[in-house]
Amino acid sequence: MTASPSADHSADHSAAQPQHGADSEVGRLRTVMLHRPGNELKRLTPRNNDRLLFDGIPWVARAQEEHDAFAEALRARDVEVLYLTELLTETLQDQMARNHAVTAALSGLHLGDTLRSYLAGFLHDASPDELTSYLTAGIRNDEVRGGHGLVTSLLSPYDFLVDPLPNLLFTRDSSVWVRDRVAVTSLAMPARTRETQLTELIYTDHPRFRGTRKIHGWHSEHVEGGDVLLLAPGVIAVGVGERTTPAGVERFARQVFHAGLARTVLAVPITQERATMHLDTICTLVDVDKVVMYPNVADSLQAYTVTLAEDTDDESTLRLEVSGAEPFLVAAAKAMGIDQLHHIDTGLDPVTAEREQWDDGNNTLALAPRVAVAYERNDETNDRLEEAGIEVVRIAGSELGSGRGGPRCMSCPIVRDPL
Ligand SMILES: NC(=[NH2+])NCCC[C@H](N)C(=O)O
Repeated sequence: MTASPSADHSADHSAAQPQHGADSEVGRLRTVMLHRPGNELKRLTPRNNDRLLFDGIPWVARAQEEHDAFAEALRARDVEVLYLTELLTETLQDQMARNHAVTAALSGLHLGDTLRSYLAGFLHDASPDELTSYLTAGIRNDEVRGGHGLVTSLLSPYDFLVDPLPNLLFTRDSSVWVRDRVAVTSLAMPARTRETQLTELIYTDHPRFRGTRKIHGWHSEHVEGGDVLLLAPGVIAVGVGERTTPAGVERFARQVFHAGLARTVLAVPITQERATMHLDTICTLVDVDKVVMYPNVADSLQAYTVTLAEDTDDESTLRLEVSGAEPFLVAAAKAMGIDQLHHIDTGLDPVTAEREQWDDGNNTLALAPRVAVAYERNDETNDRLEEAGIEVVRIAGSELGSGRGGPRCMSCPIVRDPL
């Protein structure tokens, strides 16, 4: 079954914004959403960094410099850079959006009625700018002046009433555009679940995105953007491991088939561990038919090919066809309709490969076919990419990398030229 726009079953066509969207990993990048690291990173301590998914305590000022240089490198190539917090502040000008934001942020069961109602008043009185900062950097118990009662007394002064979101830096994970739709994802780790409240709000209420049709959503089975690779128009690979669940990829496949956004989804099992938390930590596209891949898994990575066997009106009753597992590169080439998906052999010995994978050497952001942003520290991987004819835009990431994410993780493409 071939995907076609006519398979689109959603109601509202009038307000769609066809200028937003992406159908590949490598079409010329026009607009991207980033998050400049801010005060949320200052919340990290040796006691909470594991829970908050950072492997160290970043030097925040330096992380900001590195991030500014990243944004500048993109702008220098005519990429429009949008900042998540600016979009959020603009969104929060709207009263309904503010109400949603406040209610969602205070929905946790750790607050209790007294504190919740105090914080609701406090957040409602905040300016859009201040509210953005509370929603991203969180609120600690010792920072509230009112609402004192049983809960505030029993919590430690350093407990968070609203958790900080240090992983907002990785805008890749909390939303992903598939053609002209945006999938608000469903994040698996408790430290990150609130991020999608913010992306959902932006895509629903920001004037620039109003009318954008959405798929998936934070209430659905877990799928994270770092696991989603748009291999070619109509062909999507989804990693299944520590974050995206088997049920998550099934839900995602149903939705993209139902909306006519893809004809093939490859479900790619990846090792469930920190170093490979997303598919894009081991494999990214640098050209229409070339990937850079962690050599230690290149030969063993498998994929299940999922297609639509029978269409129905109801997404949940579509019949899916699932092939047996095949080598990933073989299944991908078949689905993409090309002879071979070339794997740039970085030729690294297993130990160097492991070191550079940990530092996100395989996590490149393509700006166009054969042009990719990469962390400068991964010299050996970058040299091999250049030998293979890829222009590598090197950026510093000594501090940015402490959260385990590279250029691809730190960017959410909103507009790419169609391939
Ligand atoms: N797309 C990615 N690889 N994102 C990296 C996310 C890193 C983040 N600290 C986490 O553990 O969730």
